[in-house]
Amino acid sequence: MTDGQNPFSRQERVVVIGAGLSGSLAAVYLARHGYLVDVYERRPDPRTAPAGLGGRSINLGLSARGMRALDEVGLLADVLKRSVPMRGRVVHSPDGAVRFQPYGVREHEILHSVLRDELIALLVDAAETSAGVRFHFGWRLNRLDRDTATVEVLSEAGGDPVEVGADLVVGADGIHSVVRQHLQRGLRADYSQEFLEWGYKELTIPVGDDGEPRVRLEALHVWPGESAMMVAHPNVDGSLTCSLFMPHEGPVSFATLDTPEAVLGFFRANFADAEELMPNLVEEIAGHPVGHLVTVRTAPWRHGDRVVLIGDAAHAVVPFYGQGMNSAFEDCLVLSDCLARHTDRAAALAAFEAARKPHTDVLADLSIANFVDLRDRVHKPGYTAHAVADRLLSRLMPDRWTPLYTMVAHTTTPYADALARAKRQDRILRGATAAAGALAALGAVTTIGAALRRRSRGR
Ligand SMILES: Cc1cc2nc3c(=O)[nH]c(=O)nc-3n(C[C@H](O)[C@H](O)[C@H](O)COP(=O)(O)OP(=O)(O)OC[C@H]3O[C@@H](n4cnc5c(N)ncnc54)[C@H](O)[C@@H]3O)c2cc1C
Ligand SMILES: NC(=O)C1=CN([C@@H]2O[C@H](COP(=O)(O)OP(=O)(O)OC[C@H]3O[C@@H](n4cnc5c(N)ncnc54)[C@H](OP(=O)(O)O)[C@@H]3O)[C@@H](O)[C@H]2O)C=CC1
Ligand SMILES: Nc1ccccc1C(=O)C[C@H](N)C(=O)O
Repeated sequence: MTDGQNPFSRQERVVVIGAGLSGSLAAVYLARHGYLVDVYERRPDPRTAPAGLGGRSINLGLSARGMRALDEVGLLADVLKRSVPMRGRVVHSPDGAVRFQPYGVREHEILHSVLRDELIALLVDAAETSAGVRFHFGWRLNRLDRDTATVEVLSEAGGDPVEVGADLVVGADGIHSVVRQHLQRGLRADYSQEFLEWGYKELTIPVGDDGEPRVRLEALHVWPGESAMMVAHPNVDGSLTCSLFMPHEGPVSFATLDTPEAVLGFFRANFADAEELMPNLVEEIAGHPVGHLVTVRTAPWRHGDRVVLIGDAAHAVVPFYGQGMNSAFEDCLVLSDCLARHTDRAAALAAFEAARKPHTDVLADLSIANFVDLRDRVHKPGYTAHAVADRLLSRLMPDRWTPLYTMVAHTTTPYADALARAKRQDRILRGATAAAGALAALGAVTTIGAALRRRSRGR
């Protein structure tokens, strides 16, 4: 954006809480609006801290929405250089069959696997080289005065709290957002937090002894299953990071994987071909934490012209559609557009929430639905037949037919609009299937009738 277009060249100050995925990218966007930006992050600097801090959600699938938001600020090419393309899913069925399901019908309709820490480091670097952006690592938000946009931050190294005044506070502090708590305290705010009964643990498929990947690299591997499922994202070094999903408690659960025999027995029974790919399985199951899977729906996301929430702080979704980060990046782009369109910042923040919330609520539902699909359906004939019909129609009528997965992952069609269109398409497909069935039945009745007539004539 040029200074001529910039409605905020008054050097107003923004405090961003959280230098995760959304906070770091938001800093890049806000600097372009001429704001002075201070980002407070409770964790150490990702560029110097050991990789994988926190031990969870190591790599992520980047798709169209995230790519567009990165491209807008010139960062996409750098990110793609550090990613592995995922052209489809490789489904490892319980019966031993391994099948490839492409993610789209066009060359660009793919996902890109990228390491979370590397991506954040790249974004922090990019933000820091923007004029007016400073990062403060090892500082956590303690309190927020939402009316004055004053924050109180505490150093993780100890010492007294420090007060920092701003014109705007952006809450990019993730699923357990402290900004959100202070923003909504005492208001008639809506808040719901839904935990899945399943959790997840991250495991690895290391590079083979010959230095080559142990499985096809350019894909997301999925081991479906009703009592447990696993996915694996590829890494640039040829290894893959697996997320094992299963119930926290119960007869088949993380609670029962408590001896090496139990772990190996469980893998042999559920993911027969995975055991040999995972030489560190037993140690990793014992040593890695179990993460929770949560959906957060909430409102409001903003307070006057002073505070706004973005990313998981505003709308956390379970990871099964691979859209949490992508929608968080899309937030940065839409917020930036709203700030450019409205000189009154309160109106800009209201427009941002109105533009996003109906769609991220739908994303929450879509993400749970994709959990059920990946767990129970992707390896079954009904699902594959529907996917093949969907792709075929999309090839035949590219302007009039777009599969739901394509709209969600490979376009920036707002999530609720994508779902509404997919429902219309599904009605047509079901109608056509019923008509084809009726025609086939009519044909069968005619054939049977003719046969019966021939038989009664003694032929
Ligand atoms: C297993 C798994 C797989 C996933 N896969 C995908 C995927 O393939 N594609 C996809 O798009 N999304 C995926 N996601 C979702 C994605 O990780 C999140 O949506 C994304 O991290 C949200 O970004 P954020 O910036 O809003 O929050 P975060 O990335 O969580 O960042 C929040 C930051 O705020 C900091 N913070 C928190 N509290 C404070 C405080 N009080 N003071 C200062 N700093 C604070 C935190 O330390 C953190 O750095 C996945 C998630 C999981 C769990
Ligand atoms: N939607 C989903 O299902 C999930 C999404 N994610 C996303 O990925 C991001 C990164 O994941 P990860 O690094 O594992 O971070 P997490 O958010 O899972 O955990 C990091 C820290 O959050 C704090 N925390 C955990 N549970 C609670 C709670 N119930 N209430 C308050 N604070 C809590 C703890 O901090 P302390 O040590 O200070 O207590 C913990 O160390 C998350 O922030 C989230 O945005 C992650 C997991 C699931
Ligand atoms: N990121 C994830 C994390 C965990 C489980 C699935 C994913 C996916 O992205 C699945 C992908 N969208 C798929 O439909 O094949």
